[in-house]
Parts: sequence; structure tokens; C-alpha cells
Amino acid sequence: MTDNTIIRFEGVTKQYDDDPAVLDSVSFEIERGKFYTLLGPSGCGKTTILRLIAGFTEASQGEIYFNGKMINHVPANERQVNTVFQDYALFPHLNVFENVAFGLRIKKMKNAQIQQKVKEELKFVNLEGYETREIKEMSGGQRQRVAIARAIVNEPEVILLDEPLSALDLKLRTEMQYELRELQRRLGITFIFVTHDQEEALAMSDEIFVLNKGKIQQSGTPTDIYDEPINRFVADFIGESNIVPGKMIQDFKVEFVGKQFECVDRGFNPNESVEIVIRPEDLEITKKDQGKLKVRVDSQLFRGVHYEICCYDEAGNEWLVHSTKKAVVGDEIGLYFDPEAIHVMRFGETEEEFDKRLEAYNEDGHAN
Ligand SMILES: Nc1ncnc2c1ncn2[C@@H]1O[C@H](COP(=O)(O)OP(=O)(O)OP(=O)(O)O)[C@@H](O)[C@H]1O
Repeated sequence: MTDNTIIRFEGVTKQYDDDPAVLDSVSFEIERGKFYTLLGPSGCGKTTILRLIAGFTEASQGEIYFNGKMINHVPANERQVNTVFQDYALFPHLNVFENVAFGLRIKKMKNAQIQQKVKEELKFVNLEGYETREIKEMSGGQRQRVAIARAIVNEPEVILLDEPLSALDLKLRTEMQYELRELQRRLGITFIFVTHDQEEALAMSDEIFVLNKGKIQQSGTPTDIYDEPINRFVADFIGESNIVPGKMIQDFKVEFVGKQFECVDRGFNPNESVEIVIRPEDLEITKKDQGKLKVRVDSQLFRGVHYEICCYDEAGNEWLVHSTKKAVVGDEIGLYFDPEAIHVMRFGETEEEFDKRLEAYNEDGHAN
């Protein structure tokens, strides 16, 4: 734990009745002032983590700390957190000003002070002049900003955001991603953001926790997680991946599709079975005899920036390639990749073991 830790989960389990645990002994730390994202498929437990932090539900086991103090039994209204919900949960019968002022009125703040604070926050989220507007007269993006103003007016130490952008269309969603990130930087407070959209998570976060089935699969910066996924689930969930079975012959030598390749990984047992990941953008198309692998082009789609080319090797593995070069469906072509493009994953490795192996590897001067 560092001095900068604001929230800490220690072996937190959440279980309803006799059902399987929704969260299964989850431990993590959240540092002050950073943008965190909880990322994972529907039902993996993201919202449950937010609800536990906010105090809307209690842990079945384990401890939750806020600023070093155990808060398992502290009621929601005494916690220094505010939540922005997916549907914003604005009050439709109150105008913009009163929606933002709501929390301050409950705290019985003086009217003059409320006027000043609400005005300030509305300016902060670019809604100056909208004070008397009805909520139904506001667009999706504007409602979003009202919800954020309502959360920050209480000066919480942490803001929890539960899929706040999911109701917006793609263009507005992208705009709001920039806006939210910028807002977090200006405010300097901790944001914990929930999404099942991996691109959104990669674009916005300082740190990502990837969840599946009630467990944190991997935590790290967007580049850590993209470049060094810990297992098949993470590799598949974060971006598109080619994943094939392989064998680690010895340090820096791996075998897959019946061939041996130079790689940059080490620390495995000789001939250990592994899984290999190569990202589609790390594969280059060559003439059929000039690549490291021979494949047949099965289909091709133009995606604007690149072609998405689907190929199969002789063993029947699918290879997805992102290339600015066009291929011909039915042709045999070669695929070239650098040793650094090969990422080797160990079966059943825990995050701790994975981090240790990576650390040892980086200390040896093989940092990438
Ligand atoms: N009150 C409850 N009683 C029983 N089961 C619940 C309750 N609340 C949530 N669950 C279950 O807990 C699991 C995790 O739910 P949670 O809302 O945390 O998932 P999520 O990752 O946020 O999913 P989504 O992206 O769909 O919102 C789900 O299987 C859900 O059905």
C-alpha cells in the first residue's frame, strides 16, 4: 500500500443466497487522482464493485478500506463518493440548477453559497446559462454533464461512473470520452469508470482492471494490458488477437504451426505448452515464400484505414491481418512478423506470478 492509496479491497467476496459468488475474493488498490476503468463482459461484477464502494451493498466477506479506514459498515451517505449512473438518474421535475443543487440543499447549505457553487460547477461542465432548462429539454450529452456537475458539486474524493456513455451515439460518445478525461485531469480527483467497451477503456484510463466471472484477470496501464495480456481471455477481450497453441522450446525459442521461431520471451520450462498471441497489426503480408508462415486468404474487408484479411494456415488456424496492402481472396501469401510481435502466454498463471516473470525479464535488460 502506498501513501497515495485511497481505496483498498482485501479479499472481498459478494454472494447472493446460495448462488455462485458474484465477486470472488477480489483484492486491489486505487490511488488518489487517477482515472481507473473496470472493464469486462456483462455480469462479471463491475457494478457490484461500484456498489460496494458507494455503500449500496455490503460485502459477504473481506474488507474495504477508504483512506486507510475500514468502511464495510459505513452508510452510503457518510462516504466521500458520488455516483454517476448509466441513466444519469436526474430528477425530471427539477430544472438543471435544482438537479445540481439537490445534494447541497440536503446538506442545508446557505442559499447564497448554493447559488455560487452550482454556477461554478455548471460553468466547469460547459453548461453556463442552462440553469432554468428542464431536463427533458436537454440532449443526451448535456444530461450527462448535468449528472457530472451534480456529482462534483459535493466535492467527493472519488466519483464512480457506471457506463455513463452507453446511451450516447458513437460521435457524441467519443466527444464525451475526451471531455470526461479532461474533466478528471482538471478536477484531479479519482474517477472509477465502468464499461464493457475495450476501446473506451484503452482510450481513457490511467489504469484498467479487466474482470471476468467475479475475478480480476489483470490490472495495469492500457499499454501493459494491450502489449502483455496475461491470458487468452484478456488477449481476446482487449483488441483483436490471433491466438494459437504453441510450445516454448527454450528461452527465446518458441514453436507453433510446426515451426520454430525466435522470440523475446524466457523463464518457461523446456518444452512447456503455451499459447501464442500475435496482434493483427503486427503481421505483414509478403509473397508466399518470403514470410515466416504460409497462409491462404479466405476473406477480406476494407475497414477505411486498413484491410482486414482473414487467412488460414495449413494446420487450420485462423490468422487475422490488418494491412494497408490489399490481398486476393484464394491466393497463398506469406506472413512476416518480428520476434517482438510474438507474445507467449503461460496457462493458468496468476497475476502475481506473471508480474514476477515480467519483472525478472525486464531487469535482464529486455524491456520493450
Ligand atoms: N440483488 C442481486 N441479487 C442476485 N444477484 C445479483 C444481484 N445484483 C447483481 N446480481 C448478479 O451479480 C452478477 C454481477 O452483476 P453486476 O451488475 O455487478 O455485473 P456487471 O459486470 O456490472 O454487468 P453489466 O455490464 O451487465 O452491468 C450478475 O450475474 C447479476 O445477475
